[in-house]
Amino acid sequence: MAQATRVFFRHFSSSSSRFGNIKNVTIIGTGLMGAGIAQVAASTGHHVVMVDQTDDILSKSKANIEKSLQRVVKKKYADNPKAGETFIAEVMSRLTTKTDAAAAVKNTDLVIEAIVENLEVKKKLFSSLDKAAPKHTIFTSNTSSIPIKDIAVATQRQDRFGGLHFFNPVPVMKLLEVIRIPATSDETFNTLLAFGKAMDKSTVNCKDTPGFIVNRLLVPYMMEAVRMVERGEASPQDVDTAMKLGAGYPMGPFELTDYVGLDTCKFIIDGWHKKYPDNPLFMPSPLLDKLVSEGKLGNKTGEGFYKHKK
Ligand SMILES: CCCCCCCCCCCCC[C@H](O)CC(=O)SCCNC(=O)CCNC(=O)[C@H](O)C(C)(C)COP(=O)(O)OP(=O)(O)OC[C@H]1O[C@@H](n2cnc3c(N)ncnc32)[C@H](O)[C@@H]1OP(=O)(O)O
Ligand SMILES: NC(=O)c1ccc[n+]([C@@H]2O[C@H](COP(=O)([O-])OP(=O)(O)OC[C@H]3O[C@@H](n4cnc5c(N)ncnc54)[C@H](O)[C@@H]3O)[C@@H](O)[C@H]2O)c1
Repeated sequence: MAQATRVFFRHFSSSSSRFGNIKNVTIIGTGLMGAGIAQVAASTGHHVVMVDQTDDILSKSKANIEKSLQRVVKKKYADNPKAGETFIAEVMSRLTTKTDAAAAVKNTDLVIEAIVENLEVKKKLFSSLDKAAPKHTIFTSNTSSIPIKDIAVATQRQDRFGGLHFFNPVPVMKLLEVIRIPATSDETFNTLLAFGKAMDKSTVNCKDTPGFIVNRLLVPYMMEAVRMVERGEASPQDVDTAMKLGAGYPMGPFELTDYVGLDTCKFIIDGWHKKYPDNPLFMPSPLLDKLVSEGKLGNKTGEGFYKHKK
């Protein structure tokens, strides 16, 4: 067989995901991020299985996706509402739900994990998925702050492991950080970059360094904002106004913390403080801790630094 024919044959006779052609995606954890990722994956033609702990959570996540799609369609199909309705129906038909994660990954090319920001919980999940998923399946985490390699050690497929860090709200934010660990194969990394493009995101290549690119810069900025308030130097409202009107940010740091979720922010900062106890940038915030202990987790609970309509 001539060399060119051999290359062609190898390329097109392989299983679907081997050369960047991700078709079936399983998203585990369908809260704020998982639902957004599922929406965009299904909108870009992927078949998506959404996994969460209960059917009730999954129903709410699907309802949130439908609401978000209405917002997308309102603008995209302003001149043709009928086509917009068809688009929503098609996207929703590509979404299925399951509560059994091991069963959900049986026929998947890519797993994207978006569960709670806790290393032990993530490792336990991936360890069980590793036994259930086909050999070719690539595993990824959407973690904000946990080293990808610390999660990947729970599996026997570190060459098929990476990070896909999406931004909130996923349907609007254009960036996707694609993270590789030393063990990630070139083939896996290239497949993840191609998947990012297929999701219509702009990708940046990241090493497995704390906070990757965005959060390495964002977290110290946000922590200094809360310390200014704790020192009595400014109110949250004035800090937010200042950063929006003076620095051109779409949200101030306190609005953004409410939007991200105070529990997630606390997981991030506590994790980094534990790992780097001498770094003053990552010292816990008494004000953040107090609000979380009162159940004030931001937009999702109706109150955080601000009160919100639920
Ligand atoms: C201070 C305390 C410190 C505590 C400790 C901190 C620890 C560290 C925390 C770090 C957290 C990291 C988390 C994570 O890992 C990384 C992130 O994701 S960081 C978050 C990144 N996101 C942002 O920065 C968002 C900034 N905000 C915005 O861009 C905008 O405000 C907005 C959210 C897009 C909303 O825009 P607005 O103009 O305000 O409002 P609109 O309602 O008009 O929306 C504009 C436009 O967007 C469409 N849209 C909005 N949301 C959705 C959605 N969910 N689905 C679909 N479409 C949506 C909307 O329809 C509008 O569209 P248009 O009409 O313009 O076509
Ligand atoms: N909130 C953000 O702005 C943001 C942005 C980027 C990345 N992240 C990261 O994404 C991940 C999820 O964050 P989120 O804000 O979507 O959280 P969230 O609390 O909104 O959602 C988490 C979901 O995971 C589910 N879950 C928890 N354990 C599970 C398990 N073992 N199996 C199946 N489902 C499980 C929960 O029921 C919940 O629905 C975290 O790692 C976080 O750091 C968050």
